[in-house]
Amino acid sequence: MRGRTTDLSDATVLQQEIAVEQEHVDRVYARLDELRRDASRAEKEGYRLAGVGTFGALVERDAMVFHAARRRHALDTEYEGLVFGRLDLKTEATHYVGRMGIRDEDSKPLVVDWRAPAAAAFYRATPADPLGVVRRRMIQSSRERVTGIEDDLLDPDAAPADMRVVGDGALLASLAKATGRGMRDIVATIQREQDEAIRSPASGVTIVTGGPGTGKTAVALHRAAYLLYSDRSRFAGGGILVVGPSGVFVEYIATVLPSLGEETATLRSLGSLVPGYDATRVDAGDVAAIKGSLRMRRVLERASHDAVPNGPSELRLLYRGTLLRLDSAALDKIRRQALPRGARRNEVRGHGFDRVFDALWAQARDHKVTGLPEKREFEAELADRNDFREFLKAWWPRFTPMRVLRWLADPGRLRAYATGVLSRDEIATLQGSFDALDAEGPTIADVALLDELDELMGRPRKPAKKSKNPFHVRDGIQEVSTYADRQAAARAQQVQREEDYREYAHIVVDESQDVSPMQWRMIGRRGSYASWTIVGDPAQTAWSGDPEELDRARDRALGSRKRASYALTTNYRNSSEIFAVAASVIRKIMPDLPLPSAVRSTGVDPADVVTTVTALPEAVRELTEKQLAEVDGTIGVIMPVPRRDEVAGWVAGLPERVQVVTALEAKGMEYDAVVLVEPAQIAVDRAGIRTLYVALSRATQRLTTVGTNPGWL
Ligand SMILES: Nc1ncnc2c1ncn2[C@@H]1O[C@H](COP(=O)(O)OP(=O)(O)OP(=O)(O)O)[C@@H](O)[C@H]1O
Repeated sequence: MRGRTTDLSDATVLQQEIAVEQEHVDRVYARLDELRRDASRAEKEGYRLAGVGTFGALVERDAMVFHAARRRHALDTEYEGLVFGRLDLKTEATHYVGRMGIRDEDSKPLVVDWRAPAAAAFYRATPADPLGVVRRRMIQSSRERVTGIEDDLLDPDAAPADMRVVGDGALLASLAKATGRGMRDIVATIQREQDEAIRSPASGVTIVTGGPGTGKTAVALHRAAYLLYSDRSRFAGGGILVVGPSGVFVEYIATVLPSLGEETATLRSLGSLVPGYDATRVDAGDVAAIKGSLRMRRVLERASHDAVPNGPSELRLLYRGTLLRLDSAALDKIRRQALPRGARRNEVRGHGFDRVFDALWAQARDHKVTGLPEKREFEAELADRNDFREFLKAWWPRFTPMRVLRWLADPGRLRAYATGVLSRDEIATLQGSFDALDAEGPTIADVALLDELDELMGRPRKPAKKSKNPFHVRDGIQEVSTYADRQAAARAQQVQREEDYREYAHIVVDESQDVSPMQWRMIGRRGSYASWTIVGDPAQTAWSGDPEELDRARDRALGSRKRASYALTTNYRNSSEIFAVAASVIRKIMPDLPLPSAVRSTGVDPADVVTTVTALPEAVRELTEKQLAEVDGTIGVIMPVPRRDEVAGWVAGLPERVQVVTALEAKGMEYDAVVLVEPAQIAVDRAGIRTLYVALSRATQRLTTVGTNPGWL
C-alpha cells in the first residue's frame, strides 16, 4: 500500500476501494445487459421482416441483422475484464476506461473505449508528465466481480486529501501472471512508449524496433485494433493483413485480436501467404539466404522461359499427303520469339501457337500442297486434329509455378539458369534443395519463389468477370433468394475476399528482421494500396545474406510512403537474470548494441548443464520434468532445427504444457520456462549466435540450457 497514510488497515482500505469500483462495474454490466437485449431484439426484428418487402429493402435489413449480430457478438466477447481502468483528473472528473465504449440511457459515457482519444492519458500519463491525471487506477476483475486494484499516484500535489492509493502499480502485477498457450492482450497495462507507437498516424509506414520482450508484437496487434477503431470503414473494408514468421507463431498470436473484439484481420505466416500453400519446412540458413536473394528472380525468369523437360523435340504432321515438319531448332526459335524477355509465358501462349500455325502454313505453301485451302481454313483443320492439339499441349502447356520450380531439382537445369547470376559455390549449395518439393511440399523460402514465378509467368486469361453484386445471379435476373442466402452474401460482402486478395488497407509485418528480399516482394505485391506497420529487431535476425540487399528490398516494398519510427526500451518478458545471459551472448558479436532493460527479477539464475551424448536424452527429459514441477504455465523445449524429431522423442508423453519448437520456430514465442538443448550447435556462425539470442530470450521465469559442449557461453 502506498501514498497517503490512513488510520484504517491496508486491507480495509483496499476492500472499501474495491466496493467503490464494484458499484460502477455493476452499473456497467446492468447497462450491458440492456444493450445486449436491444441488439438481440434488432436481430430478431430483422429476421421477422426478412420475409416481406422488396429485394433492396431485404438486403438492407439483412445488413441490419448482420450488424446487430456483430454488436451482440462484440458485447459477448468483451465481457471479461470489460472495465479495467479509472482516471481521476485534476478537473475532478473521473473516466472509466475499458475494452469498449458504453454509454448510459442519457448518452453519458459509463466506459470510454481504450482506443478513444480520451483514453490516451490512461497510457501516457507519467509522474513527470501527468497530463492532468492525478491518480491512475487499474481495476482487476473476474467476470463481473472486482478482485483487485493497483494505483499509480501521478500528481500528488493535486490529490484531494481523501484520495486513496492502493497496490504496487499495475504493470508488475500483470507481468507476474503465468503464460498461457496463446498470447494475452495487454490492453490494461500498455506503457507510454508503446501507446505512442499504437496510436501512430494511420497513413505511411510505422516502424517499431526494440529488443526481445519489449512488446513489439503486442504493439503491432493493438495497433491493428486501434486502426480498426479509428477508421473502421477503411480498415475493415480494405482489410488488415498480419504477417508472422511461422505457423506456430501465428497460432500463438491468433487470440489477441479476438480478445480485443476484433476478428476481421487476416493472419498469415510467410509460408501460407500464397493461396494453396502452407509451408512449414525450413531450409538450412545458407540455402535460405540464396533462395531469399533478389538474384533468384533472374534465375526463375530464365526457368520460366525454358523449354519443357521431355517435351516434343519436333513436330511432324502429315497434311494432305505432305509431311510438314518443325525441328527442335525451329521450335526453339518460335518459343523465343513468342516469349521475349519480360513476356509472361502463360499469357503469350496464344502467340506461340499463332507462330506455329504461321510456320506450318509457310511450309505448306512452299511444298505446294495440293488443294491447299485459305489460311483460316487450314488453321481450323489443324486445330481439329487430335495429334496437333496434343502436340501443342505438350510443347507449351499451361504452367503452374510449382511445375517450373520443380525443374530446379535437375542439376543441369539449375546450373543453366543460375550460371552468371549465382556463384559456383552458391549453385552447389542450392543443389538438392528442391528435391523434396514433390514428396514434402515447398519450404517457407520456396513459397516466395512460387509467388515470383506466378508473377513472371502470369495466368491464363480468366473467363468473363462475375458480377460484383452477390445477389445478382445472372444478367437480367434478380433471383429470388432465401433469407439464408442473402445473410451469407451480406456477410461475404463484408468479410470474405477473393483467395489471392491483394488490396489490403494495412499490412502488419511482425518479426520483420527475418523477411528475406524475395519475401518482401511477395508481401509487397499484396500491399500496393496499404499503409504499413513493421516491427522487428535486427539483432534477432537469422538472415545470413546481404543486409544491404535486404534493406533495398524492404525499401522497394514500402515505396516512398512517409515513415515514422518508434523504439521500445523495456523488456517485459524475461526476468533480469535470464536476459543477462541472452545479453552476454549477443554482446559477443554486437558489443555496442543498445539493449532493453528487464524490469522484473525472480532471484533465480539460469542453469547450464553439461553432459555426455549418451546421457543427454535422459537429462533433457529430467530437466523438463523439473520445470513442470516449478512453473505453472508453458515449458518450451527448444533445439537446433535438424534435431527436432529426435528431441521431441525424448520428451514424448509429457503434459501438453510442454511444447517442442526449433530455435527458428521459437521466434516471437514466449514460455514460462525454457529448456534449451545443445546451444553450441545453434551458435555455429553469426546468424546462429543471433538465433541463440532469440532462443535464450523466450522464458519469463526459468531458463535451463543443456548440451554436450560448454563452449557457447
Ligand atoms: N505493457 C505491457 N504490459 C504487460 N505485459 C506486457 C506489456 N508489454 C509487453 N508485455 C508482455 O511482454 C511479453 C513480450 O511481448 P512481445 O512478445 O510483444 O514482445 P516482442 O518485442 O515482440 O518480443 P520478441 O522480439 O522477443 O519476440 C508478452 O508476454 C507481453 O504480453
